[in-house]
Amino acid sequence: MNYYSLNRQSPSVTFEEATIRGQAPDKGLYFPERIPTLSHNFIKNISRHTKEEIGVEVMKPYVAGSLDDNELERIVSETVSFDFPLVKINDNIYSLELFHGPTLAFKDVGARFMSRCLGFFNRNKDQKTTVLVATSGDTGGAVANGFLGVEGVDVVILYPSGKVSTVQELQLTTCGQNITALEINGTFDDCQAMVKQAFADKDLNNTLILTSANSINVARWLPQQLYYFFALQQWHDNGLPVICVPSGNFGNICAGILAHISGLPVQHFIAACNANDVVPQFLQTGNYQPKPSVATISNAMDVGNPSNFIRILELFQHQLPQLKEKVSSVTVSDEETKRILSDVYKKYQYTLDPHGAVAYKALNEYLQEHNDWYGILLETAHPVKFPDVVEAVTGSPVAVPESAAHLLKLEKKSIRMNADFNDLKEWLLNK
Ligand SMILES: Cc1ncc(COP(=O)(O)O)c(C=O)c1O
Ligand SMILES: N[C@@H](CCOP(=O)(O)O)C(=O)O
Repeated sequence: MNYYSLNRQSPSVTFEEATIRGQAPDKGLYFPERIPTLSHNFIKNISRHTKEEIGVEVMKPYVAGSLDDNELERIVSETVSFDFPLVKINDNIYSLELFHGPTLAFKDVGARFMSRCLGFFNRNKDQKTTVLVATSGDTGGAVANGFLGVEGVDVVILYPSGKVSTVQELQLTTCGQNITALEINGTFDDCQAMVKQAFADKDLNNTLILTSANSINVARWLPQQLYYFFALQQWHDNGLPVICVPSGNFGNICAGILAHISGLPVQHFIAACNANDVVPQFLQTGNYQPKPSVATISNAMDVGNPSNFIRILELFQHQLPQLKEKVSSVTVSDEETKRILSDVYKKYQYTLDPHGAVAYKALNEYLQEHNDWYGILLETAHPVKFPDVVEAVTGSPVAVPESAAHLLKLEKKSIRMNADFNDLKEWLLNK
């Protein structure tokens, strides 16, 4: 499979090259030149397949020419080696729990897949690759964990100071070895802009091999399709599901839509946003207006200029009516998020995290207008990552999983930096 740049000013590349580059030289995002179709039989019999078989079947066309079957099988089985349960919350809403991986967030799937691909592609290279990543909370921890100790790769994580939770910060600042955390005096958008500028900088690219582990990188983005198929495996007799995805950078929902175009049966997608409402506004007005992000209690979605929305437009060939038929998007305030967290806990004894609560609110409202439909929300992070909000709202302590308990004893190590690209450049050139 080859990948073209959405800016259409750079040549098409293989999966391997797209993974190594992260972003095309013309600053466009890479996009698959063809969307594979899964067979009707495969979809119909999906519950008879293992997660590993599904992973290989879905990913095989995307990596063709870059990974052989054995390598892909190894990478997929290491990527999906934890549970993805679909849990019933009430009569018509189910939660696809994506927080059973090592860093308790959905990012583990993409980060583990990409780290193993890059490790494989780098196996005979003399020069190290530097992976740059911007995080508003969860990507950083997942990438740190996924890439820890990977030969030939240094990881540099930029995160907004004071705007991530304690567990998120410890996950990305305590690994050591080949992982460095830069604590930026600014927002997630500043971090993302600095990283994107680095990919376009000649001096840096003449000196270092740079790539991204954000969802702009196809090896991080594409495997995020897999858990949509794992949801289908566990979905019985309720008609086509409405799928609601808490959205910030829009990589997750974009992967779901890609899966749908390949054959995953879905009634409708909802992109649930917090106060950062660029996409809900766009779907209402047709005017795409990125704006500075605002801080909310669902911090990992505090994104003012979502990188992947351009890929969603491409999937619908930039046809707004078709897009609006399949995808809607709503904004949910912090007050509503807290109210839903509390209501769901009291009524159904289910503890949502703030991102899942944003999705619950959007899905519940949508289903009230379509009352014979059923829905799945993607529970994208474990509530223990946001104890301040969750415990204050529910009045109950969140049980701490072992992977978070040990973190709380570790000491954060970060390098403070202003949100200035020149500071980042100088640091990278001298590191
Ligand atoms: C917990 C959580 N929910 C939702 C999102 C938003 O996902 P995306 O950026 O793919 O839209 C993120 C961050 O990516 C996250 O960490
Ligand atoms: N919400 C993300 C922001 C970056 O998203 P990505 O999927 O593009 O890496 C985070 O948790 O860091």
